[in-house]
Amino acid sequence: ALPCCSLSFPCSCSPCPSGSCIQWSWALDHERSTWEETSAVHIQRPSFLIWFGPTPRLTVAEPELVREIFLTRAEAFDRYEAHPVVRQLEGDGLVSLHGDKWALHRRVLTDAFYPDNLNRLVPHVGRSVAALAAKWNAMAAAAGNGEVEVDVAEWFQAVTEEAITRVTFGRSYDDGRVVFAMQGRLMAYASEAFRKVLVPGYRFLPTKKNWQSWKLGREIRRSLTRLIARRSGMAEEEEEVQAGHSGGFRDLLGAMINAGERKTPAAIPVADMLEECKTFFFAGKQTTTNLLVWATVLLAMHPEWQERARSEVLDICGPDELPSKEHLPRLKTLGMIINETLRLYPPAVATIRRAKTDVQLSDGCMIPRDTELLIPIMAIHHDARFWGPDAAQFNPARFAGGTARAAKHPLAFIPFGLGSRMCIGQNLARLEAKLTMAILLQRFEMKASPNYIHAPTVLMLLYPQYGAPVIFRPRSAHPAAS
Ligand code: HEM
Repeated sequence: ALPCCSLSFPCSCSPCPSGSCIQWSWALDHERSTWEETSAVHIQRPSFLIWFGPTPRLTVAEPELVREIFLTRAEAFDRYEAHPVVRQLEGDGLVSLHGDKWALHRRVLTDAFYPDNLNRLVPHVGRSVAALAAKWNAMAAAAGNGEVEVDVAEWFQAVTEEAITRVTFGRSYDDGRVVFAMQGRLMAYASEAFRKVLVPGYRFLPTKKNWQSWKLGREIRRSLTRLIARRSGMAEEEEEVQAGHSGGFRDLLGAMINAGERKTPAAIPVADMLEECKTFFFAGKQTTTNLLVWATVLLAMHPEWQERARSEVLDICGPDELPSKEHLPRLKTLGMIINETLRLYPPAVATIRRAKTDVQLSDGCMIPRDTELLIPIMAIHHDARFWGPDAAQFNPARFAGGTARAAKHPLAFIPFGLGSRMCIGQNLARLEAKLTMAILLQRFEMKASPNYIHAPTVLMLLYPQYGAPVIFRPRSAHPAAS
């Protein structure tokens, strides 16, 4: 028998003592929420059905049990098997791999995510944010009132796509860009199929959209195969010269190509490299876009924190210099704001594990083999037992002493998961977020738009359902504004 509440969904108690079930079921009943109801999330029907399918699924909302599952009993649990439509979207890469194959890929790919390597991306990401800022500046100058309203949910896509393309393809950036542009179109088709998941077999029907997506899939495969063949065929010296051109950045494709001994068959076959590229595009682009979106919306809504963050940025980076890799670790207030954004609006609202065997948890609860455990990241992040009575409020100051001391339990903050399967891209996401926000704060004042409707929605990730319009006014002190 499974105990109620911390380990069951839906909870049969009313009201739910852990609060997590209330949150999730509440979300199903309401169309919109007000700004104050920050914990409200709308779960759309298809994702609801996928998540609560025939497999027994329990919700674990207790950090102590989460610690046990992620850290001390990690070997007894595995990442769950995603729905085939989700798999098609996310690729058959690191996120969905298991066992030895996962371990090999994780080992090979981890190197690219060390801070010393990622720091080489700072000038590239900085330039793409500055280009975006220049466009908004021009739009504001053209408008009569000197300000511009943009939907940041759309505009930030360019910044995150550029970053993930550089991380994946490095020196083959231009070819990679073409491949990822096709991947973006393919994902748009696939997410449409995801919405229609209720129609069984829909994705196999020869509809116009399906034909187009099959054709795109073939083109992506062809282009990537050509690109990999070209890179694999490069002499070692030639590779080094090329690496020098890209500032010595170690990219994911290069790491996979060089995983085996040179001149012997690669340890990672081409088909698997293709799947990894797909996975990184999926896992790295929209998650980070959503983080940028929520951080901007929150700063627009909280002018006092915006001002504090801006004065820190101006002190450390100056008014017009692009922030450097040395500046970023010193932007403490911005770091706190990013953590508080990840707490209130974690782009990945939950993660799932599947029990490989029957497992007895330390609180006496027996988890039968094949049970799926849903870790409701968002619900834990909003639980007043760990975060206090202001759990639903935006208060970056709670992170002043670091992430482990922000809540009453050190593991109540898990936006990137935990343990061996923790997000591999978290350093990259944090770097992009800090850099982007710092550049925007240098150049603009941000205001909430009257057109913004606060309606966080889950469609795999946590989105603003009606977009995220924000008003940007170029700062008169900034040279670009004149
Ligand atoms: C704000 C941005 C991001 C958030 C909130 C996020 C969140 C997560 C979460 C919750 C997990 C599951 C962890 C677990 O189950 O323990 C995960 C896994 C993963 N993430 Fe991220 N992620 C972000 C950005 C990125 C980026 C930029 C990349 C790639 C460049 C990336 C690649 C991955 C991969 C490959 C995995 C699977 C790791 C494995 O199973 O070994 N993520 N992420």
